Amino acid sequence: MSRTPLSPDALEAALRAIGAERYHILHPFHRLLHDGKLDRFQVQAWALNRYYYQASIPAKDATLLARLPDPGMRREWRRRIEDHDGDGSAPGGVERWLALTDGLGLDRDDVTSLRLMLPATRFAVDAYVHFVRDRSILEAIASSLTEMFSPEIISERVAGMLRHYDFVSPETLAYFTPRLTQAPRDVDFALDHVREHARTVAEQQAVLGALRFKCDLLWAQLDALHHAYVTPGLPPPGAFRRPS
Ligand SMILES: O=C(O)c1cc(C(=O)O)c2c(n1)C(=O)C(=O)c1cc(C(=O)O)[nH]c1-2
Repeated sequence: MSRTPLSPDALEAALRAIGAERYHILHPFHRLLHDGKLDRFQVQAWALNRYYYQASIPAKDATLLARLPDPGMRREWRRRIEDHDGDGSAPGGVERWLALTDGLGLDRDDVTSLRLMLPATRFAVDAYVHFVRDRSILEAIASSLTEMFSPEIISERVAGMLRHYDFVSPETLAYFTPRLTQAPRDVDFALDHVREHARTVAEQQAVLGALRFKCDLLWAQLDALHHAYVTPGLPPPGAFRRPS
């Protein structure tokens, strides 16, 4: 381990290199999803499982909000919760995700009850919420930085799915449109914070570790989907199954 801290620019470059190596845009399941290689049932399995990630994001943000020391930071982080939960006048991200699962023909209760979700989805998503609860504020903020890479995957996903799947419409995928502006805005704050506050070698190693951890938990969710619904195609007991 180097004993000299990185400059803010070098730290940012090291964070971006982690994304280039291990962000879930590279996962084989996403390649199949975006290239039109999955059938409707497999796309449903993806959307049903990812609902838990979407539904847990405001809980993880609320956990962090409670720990933030000053009003400016809390105001910034509070906006993320509104993005996902809505403000009562316009639907938030969780509601828009349910519009996506509706559009794919999933039953709402099957989705929101979580009873058909893969166990590995629960373990991975809960690990994120617990990480943000238990680690330093700096690590918690750094773990959100996968959003540096999400506009690229979202653009690729929306274009690919609209091109390849006749059961998907622009309305079904409307969840993703606001994310293209929300994610960069969230990243501006989180990246500035990390660049400014990760000063020592130990702090910099911690934020790099936090981003690797986050990439890993996104990857693990797709590993589980691939194992259950692509090859070998073995959904665990009780999980969402292809209608016979
Ligand atoms: O579509 C995607 O691949 C993707 C990835 C990520 C991410 O990188 O964590 C998020 C989202 N979408 C997303 O929609 C979202 O609201 C979100 C919040 C967060 C976070 O860590 O706080 N990541 C993501």
